[in-house]
Amino acid sequence: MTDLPGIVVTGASGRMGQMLMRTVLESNRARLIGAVERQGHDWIGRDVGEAMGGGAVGVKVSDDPLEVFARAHAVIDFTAPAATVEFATLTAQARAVHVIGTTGLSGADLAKLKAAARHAVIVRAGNMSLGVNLLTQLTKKVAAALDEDYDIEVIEAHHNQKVDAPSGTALMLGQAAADGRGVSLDAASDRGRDGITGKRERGHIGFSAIRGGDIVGEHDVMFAAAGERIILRHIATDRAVFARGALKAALWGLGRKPGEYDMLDVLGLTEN
Ligand SMILES: NC(=O)C1=CN([C@@H]2O[C@H](COP(=O)(O)OP(=O)(O)OC[C@H]3O[C@@H](n4cnc5c(N)ncnc54)[C@H](OP(=O)(O)O)[C@@H]3O)[C@@H](O)[C@H]2O)C=CC1
Ligand SMILES: O=C(O)C1=N[C@H](C(=O)O)C[C@H](O)C1
Repeated sequence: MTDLPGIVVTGASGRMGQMLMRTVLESNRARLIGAVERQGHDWIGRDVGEAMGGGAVGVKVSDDPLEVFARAHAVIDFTAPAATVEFATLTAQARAVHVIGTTGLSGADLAKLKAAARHAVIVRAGNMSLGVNLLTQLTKKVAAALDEDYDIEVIEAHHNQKVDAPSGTALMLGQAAADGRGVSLDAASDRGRDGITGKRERGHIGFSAIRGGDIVGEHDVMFAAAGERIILRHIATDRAVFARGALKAALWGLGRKPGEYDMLDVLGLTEN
């Protein structure tokens, strides 16, 4: 058991942090060796199993990421942009694999991750589920097959605690549609319509976000033309799909060359 890869989970008390720790604890392919929360959090120093309301598992929550990362093979990080950028530097110093699920990262944040990936393996995706990653490939194919008579709209729905929009998944799907069409997403994207917006521009890729209740994550890519609509849809009903993907990514990353990877690499869905 002790020679299994050691995994650290950051943002331990979060919705995904708890799901990730349970997934690692239940796995026979990895072991949980650490959990990180920010300084002053009331979980610091507590056993993670007890903090989650169960029995002790022998892993205490720490507020010292550098010390914990130094003992890890991989760090799984679903937190917030500022934390993820800081953890990328520390993970690279520790030469551990950094699996990043955090969304809402800015261009400047992404540049810092790129710098960290010169020394470490980073696997990052706005959605770690098999289903969504497959959907990006389908979206790209459908977008490539249709012309601009088909208006592309990405519609996402999430729980009322989500802080970023559009979701990371919506942006992945929008990027896939733009790639399929051979256009720049930055130039084509249409976000946040409100008021007298004018008519929809031909060729634009629109984004809409719904927030409510406990919705785990739902994404539609709509191709709307005169007389018909095609809708590609993914519905996540359990955060376990993201956690399973993240653990798979952590194990896949072990022994890889430093660089930035995504779930298409992990799942073998990249095109030749
Ligand atoms: N890629 C994927 O497949 C998925 C990605 N996500 C993304 O994962 C992220 C987390 O989601 P979720 O678990 O729902 O969010 P939560 O708010 O439930 O959890 C976030 C955790 O990160 C911690 N955190 C936030 N900022 C910092 C900081 N600066 N330093 C240290 N810790 C920090 C929070 O601590 P505190 O409470 O003290 O702020 C909390 O424990 C989001 O970006 C979300 O979009 C979610 C699901 C799937
Ligand atoms: O915040 C969430 O909950 C989710 N975030 C990711 C995103 O931004 O797409 C993935 C999933 O949809 C859940």
